[in-house]
Parts: sequence; C-alpha cells; structure tokens
Amino acid sequence: MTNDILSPDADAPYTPLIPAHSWAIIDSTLREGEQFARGNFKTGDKIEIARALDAFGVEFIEVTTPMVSQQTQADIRQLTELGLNAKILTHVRCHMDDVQRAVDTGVDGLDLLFGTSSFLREFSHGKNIGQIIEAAQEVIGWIKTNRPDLQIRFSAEDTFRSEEADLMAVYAAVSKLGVHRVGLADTVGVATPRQVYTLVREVRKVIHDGCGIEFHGHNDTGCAISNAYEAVEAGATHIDTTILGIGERNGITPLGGFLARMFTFDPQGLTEKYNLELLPELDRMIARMVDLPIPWNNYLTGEFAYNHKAGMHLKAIYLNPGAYEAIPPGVFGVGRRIQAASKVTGKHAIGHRARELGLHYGEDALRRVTDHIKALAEHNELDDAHLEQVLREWVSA
Ligand SMILES: CC(=O)SCCNC(=O)CCNC(=O)[C@H](O)C(C)(C)COP(=O)(O)OP(=O)(O)OC[C@H]1O[C@@H](n2cnc3c(N)ncnc32)[C@H](O)[C@@H]1OP(=O)(O)O
Ligand SMILES: O=C(O)CCC(=O)C(=O)O
Ligand SMILES: [Mg+2]
Repeated sequence: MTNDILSPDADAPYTPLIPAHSWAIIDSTLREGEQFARGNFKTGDKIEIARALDAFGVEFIEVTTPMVSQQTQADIRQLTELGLNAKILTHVRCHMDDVQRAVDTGVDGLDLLFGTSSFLREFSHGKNIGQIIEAAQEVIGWIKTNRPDLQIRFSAEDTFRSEEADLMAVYAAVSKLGVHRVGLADTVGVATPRQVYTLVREVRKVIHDGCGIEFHGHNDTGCAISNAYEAVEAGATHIDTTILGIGERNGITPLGGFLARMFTFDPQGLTEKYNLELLPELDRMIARMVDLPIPWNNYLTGEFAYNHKAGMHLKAIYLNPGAYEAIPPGVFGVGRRIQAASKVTGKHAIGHRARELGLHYGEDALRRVTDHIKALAEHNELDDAHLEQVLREWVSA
C-alpha cells in the first residue's frame, strides 16, 4: 500500500507519518463503558465484548474493579480464562484492599489511579500529594514484591487540572518504583490538544526510559480524538478508547474515531495490526447492548458517513473516490452511498446513473433532464427508483 489516500501520487515510497506500531489501544468498554448511563453489561455481554475486541485485535482490554461486587469479581475471572490474545487489565484504586482482591482474578496487570487535582484531593479522597506518593509506594512496592509478573500502571486522575509540580513529583516517584506505564487522564474533558502535547513531553522527561505513557481523554469539549492524537504525536504509547466512545457523561475517545484519525498516518500499519473490517460489528454490538442507535454522523460507521451528494463531489468521486474520501470505506467494512437524485446534483452524476441503466443521453438532453431532476428535487425528496423512472421516461422524449 502507498500513501495514496493522502496524495494521488501512488508511486511515492511508503513512509508512515506516525507508525501504528508506536502506540497501542487499551480498550475500556468493559470499564469506562460500564460507567456510561446505559452500560450495564451482564456476564454474557462482557464475554461477547471481550471476544469481539480480541478478534478486532486490540492489545489491551481494561475491566472494572473487582471491588464493585462479587459478580464483577467472578466475571473478571471468567474473562481472564477465555484465553484471549489481548492482555486484561483491571482498574483499581491505589489501595491494598483493592489490589489484593484484583491480583486473584488472573488479570495481566493493574491500572492504579489517584486523583491529584485540588478538586479530587479535597472532595474525593482527602489526601495530599505526599500521602498519595506514600500510598503508591506501599501498593506498588507490594505488587513488585509479591506479583512481579503483573504490569503496573499509575495514573494521576484529573491530570489536566492538577499542578504541574505535583504531577512531576508523582510521576517521578512512581517511575522510580518501576511502573510499566504512567497515565495522563483528562477526566473532565477540559484539556486542549496543545496542553496534551506539552504535558506528555514534560512527563517523558521525568520517567524512566522504558516507561510507557497512557492517555485517557473525555469528550466534554469535543477534543477527545484530537487530544489522543496529540498525545501520540508527543510520544504517548497507549491510548484509552471505548467502542462508540461510551463512558461517564458524553464519553471518551471512540475506538473507531481514533482509528480513523490514525489511519491517515499509517494505513498499512493499521491494516496489519487490526481487523479493521470488524469495526461495524463492534459498533452495532454496543449500540444493541446500550439500546441506542449508532449516531448518523459517527466516524466511519454512521449511516451517512460515506454519503456523497453534491454534483461537484459526484463528478470527481466517479473518477477517483479519494477526491472526497479521506479513508476508503471498504477498509473498515463499510460501503459508500451515492445520492444522485437531489437538487444539488449535476449532469455528470445524472449521466453516470443513466449509463449504469444502459441509457444514453446527448449533451443537450442530459442538461435538460438534469435541470428537470433538480427542479423536481427542489420540492420533493427523490429516491433512486424515482430517478430511474424519470431517466427512462425522458430518454426517448
Ligand atoms: C474518573 C473515574 O472514572 S475513576 C474510576 C471510577 N470507578 C469506580 O468508581 C468503580 C466503581 N465503584 C464502586 O463500585 C465503588 O465506588 C467502590 C467499591 C470503588 C467504593 O465504594 P464505597 O466504599 O462505597 O465508597 P464510595 O464509592 O462512596 O467512595 C469512594 C471511596 O474511594 C476513595 N478513593 C477515591 N479515589 C481513591 C483512590 N484513587 N485510591 C484510594 N481510594 C480512593 C474515597 O476516599 C472514598 O473512600 P472513603 O469513603 O474512605 O473516603
Ligand atoms: O485511570 C485513568 O487513567 C482514567 C480514569 C478515568 O476514567 C478518568 O480519569 O476519566
Ligand atoms: Mg474516564
């Protein structure tokens, strides 16, 4: 494959702008997604979701803390016994009770968190930065001694409303304790792309070389995908997503939208890494489970995500779909829709449809039938059957 989605020069050598192997997905549909208004997955749902994510190829699946209930604890165990390729991580408070329960579930790693903003220090857990670091030392020290096989991530919840000096102290401390990843969480979706880029670069300076950087971004101000992208550009190694973006409030970085973004930088790498054509099935599965439709303008899989209508677009799209598509829909298992019958159509689109029907119009007749179709569509929606009828009637007129 070449970079031909970015440029019509198909002979240019393939050079990914941001290689897909430089980052991994931590899909949190089974954790953040359970915090969505309608996310109440039963055991069977969880197994279906985990298997579907694994078939798609995500590298990690994050699940809710076993502290939620005995059922949740048993479900985690069942998920870890499925023999998936994806590593299973559970999201737990930085507390020995949580960790001790979590390590018995068979997970591959623990995603620890502690809120570092003044909001969360005052209103959530009441600890100061020194106490947060002490708790991290106790908990991470225990895991390192007793379960060195487990991956450990430590995240500063509400990172982007935390003081930078506090963050650096916490990240440096947990890095020294040997965590595998640190997490930056835009918990209330307030960060801008530039802030994310800058902070990831700063954090990189205080952690050990092999330490990964994870980004978790909420979408309250519509920046979840751009922020995840900026994180990767700045050197983040892991991005949290959920299917359809479900999560607290209006959710987090959606898996499909993030992959659409990253596809444009390394189409070949993404195609090798994930079974992209399974994305529509994932989106449909979650839409069914939360009993909501896939939004009409959803990235890649929305009903109209690949609808082409304007005459100027249609003329070019027949010659090369790349003229008005950033990403070939077939790669993600979706098709395009050509809407030739509308008031914004043009003679090229009408002529093309006529030829498909085996009808041949001369230049003047094509102009006349096109204007007639445009006039009809001005007042009534026309469907393809109506267009075909008009074209057949007018060809001999
Ligand atoms: C931004 C996020 O999404 S963070 C992840 C959110 N996830 C969840 O909340 C998981 C689901 N939660 C639950 O099932 C429950 O909240 C439980 C089991 C975790 C705790 O339940 P409860 O004991 O009833 O406490 P409750 O939820 O009311 O309060 C939260 C407790 O966690 C403590 N806490 C909050 N953050 C942390 C942390 N990072 N590390 C340790 N303790 C913490 C709070 O201090 C509070 O404990 P306290 O009552 O001793 O002060
Ligand atoms: O643990 C994390 O990094 C993220 C927690 C979370 O869901 C959030 O802060 O929004
Ligand atoms: Mg969140």
